[in-house]
Amino acid sequence: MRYVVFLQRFLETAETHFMIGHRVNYYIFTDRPEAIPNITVKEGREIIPLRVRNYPRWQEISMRRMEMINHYLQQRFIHEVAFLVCVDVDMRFSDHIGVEILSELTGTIHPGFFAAGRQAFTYERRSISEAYIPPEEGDFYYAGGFFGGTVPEVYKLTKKCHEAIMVDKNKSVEAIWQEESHLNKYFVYHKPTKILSPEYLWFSERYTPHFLKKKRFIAIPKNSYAMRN
Ligand SMILES: CC(=O)N[C@H]1[C@@H](OP(=O)(O)OP(=O)(O)OC[C@H]2O[C@@H](n3ccc(=O)[nH]c3=O)[C@H](O)[C@@H]2O)O[C@H](CO)[C@H](O)[C@@H]1O
Ligand SMILES: [Mn+2]
Repeated sequence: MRYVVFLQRFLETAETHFMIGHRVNYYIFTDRPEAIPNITVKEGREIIPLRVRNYPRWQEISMRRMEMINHYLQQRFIHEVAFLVCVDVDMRFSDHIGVEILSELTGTIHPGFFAAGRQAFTYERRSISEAYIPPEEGDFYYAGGFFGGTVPEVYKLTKKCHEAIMVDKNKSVEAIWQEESHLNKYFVYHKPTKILSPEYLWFSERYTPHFLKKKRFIAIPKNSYAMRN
């Protein structure tokens, strides 16, 4: 509900950096379509509000995105687009992001784990959860905030993740990093055909390691407690 405050900057910077020269539909899941800022977008681009229900906990809102995406895939995305790019809204674009990211199935390395070894990945380690990944498996730790692919591939991904989340829910289990944990599980057994570097999802304005030449999409610092409660 409160996250509508991020939309203006998200959309304005996307109009400067995201898929310039291509057709883009911005599908915005919100319980407050009337609060979406009125922004003029370039030709061939469109802002499309999609009403969803609210949930009391931020964790559930974040996780339910798998269900929302899957639902609207069948309802309309399948008729309207070839590729989907699914991202967090508390972000801004700050350098070129174009068709180089498109692939059957695209994942993004989480900026906190690009240099980490497998044992440090924060995969779900409790075997009671559907998101469980055994210690000797997994290639990368992927971010929940940036994935995509063709319509059929994202359909399969979101269906599988949502079903796994519901199985957990029936056991009163919630994976350690919500749908990010389920996404990581999915990618162990359905390898992405393209993996984006942390240039495509960075977490800090200030910190720039020497090897990072560009920051294309950056998280906005937020007071998590105030935003989420
Ligand atoms: C950059 C990145 O990889 N972020 C992931 C990270 O958390 P973050 O700390 O980035 O999570 P977050 O607070 O941004 O929530 C994820 C997203 O859910 C949406 N939202 C959330 C709460 C709300 O009240 N309203 C709303 O619209 C919104 O699009 C938001 O960007 O871990 C989460 C699960 O724990 C998700 O996997 C996020 O994708
Ligand atoms: Mn976020």
